[in-house]
Amino acid sequence: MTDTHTRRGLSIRGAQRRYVKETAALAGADLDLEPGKITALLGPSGSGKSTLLRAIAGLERLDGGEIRLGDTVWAGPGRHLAPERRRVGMVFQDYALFPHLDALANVAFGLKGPDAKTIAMAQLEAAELGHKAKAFPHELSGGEQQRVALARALAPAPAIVLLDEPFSGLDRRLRQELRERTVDTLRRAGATALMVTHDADEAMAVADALALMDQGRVIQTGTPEHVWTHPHSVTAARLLGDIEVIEAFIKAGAADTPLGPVATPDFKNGCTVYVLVRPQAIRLTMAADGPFTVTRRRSAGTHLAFTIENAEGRSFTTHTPVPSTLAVGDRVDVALDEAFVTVVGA
Ligand SMILES: Nc1ncnc2c1ncn2[C@@H]1O[C@H](COP(=O)(O)OP(=O)(O)OP(=O)(O)O)[C@@H](O)[C@H]1O
Repeated sequence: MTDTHTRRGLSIRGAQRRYVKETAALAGADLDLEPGKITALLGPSGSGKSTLLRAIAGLERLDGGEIRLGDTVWAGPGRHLAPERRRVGMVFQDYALFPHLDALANVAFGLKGPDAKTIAMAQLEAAELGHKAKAFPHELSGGEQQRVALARALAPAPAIVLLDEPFSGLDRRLRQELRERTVDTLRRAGATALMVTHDADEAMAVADALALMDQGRVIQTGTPEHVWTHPHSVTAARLLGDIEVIEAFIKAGAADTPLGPVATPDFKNGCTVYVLVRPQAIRLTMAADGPFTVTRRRSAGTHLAFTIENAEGRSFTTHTPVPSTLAVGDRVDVALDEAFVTVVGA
């Protein structure tokens, strides 16, 4: 299938969409999808993720901006390419299978020509569902329905595959299994994919690239590692998991924080900044005269979560690898691993 995929990237510039006058669902969104890569789109509820997917698919008209695949303009001033001409495969949250068609007919639905059934069967077999070809959606489990939906999306060798929360509604174990299987299928197909998720861990686990969305704009893109360790803003940092936000004043080239000074070469003395500290950044060592006291110790599977508090009542949560001998009441010193610390303008 890889050969038939269009190896061109999708480019979105300044996409705007306003359903009602007062608020823009898309307020000038920019995004590039690299060919053959999986991009996860993460953002709070109402930030415009589904609208962006629908605009790419052509189900929503843009009020401004442009969407193009390579040199072909899909949407732009005076142009709106019909959805069926965009070669987009979609997998929705509810799978949207046709209830009156069996699995094979569902996968063959968008295919034309004499080979339709053969291609559809090959997709079903790739999904290890060849034996369920004659089953109707109500005879399939949730996970199987999702796999049929993915097979249907991939069957016409689409230029772009869009997945809107494809694993919600499944339990944790199945979700993880299906996630791995989906990523594997997309990679084998060489698909260029954009996957909406609410789940930061899921986004980081599946994606080659992350796109963070807020208030109708893409606020940051990059590899999961880079975005996680170098968020551009407090909003971006919070979208990817727990973070301490410390407002701090810069003096002598460093932000003065309760966890110690943090070098700030990009900011001038006298500025106020936000120092963003992941819980993994805070290293604890037992010290009888240390400035913090452990007030809580909680096991979180792969790590221990300690809450520490100083004399001013300022508390922080840390993630410490297991095992640790620290206990509630112990006095500790802190050091910061700057790999997990970012400074952004306030
Ligand atoms: N058909 C519609 N008519 C009016 N407003 C809409 C319509 N669809 C979406 N909106 C509004 O547009 C904004 C963006 O919605 P969208 O569904 O794109 O967000 P989302 O990021 O996908 O949210 P969620 O994560 O909750 O699915 C929201 O404020 C929403 O209320």
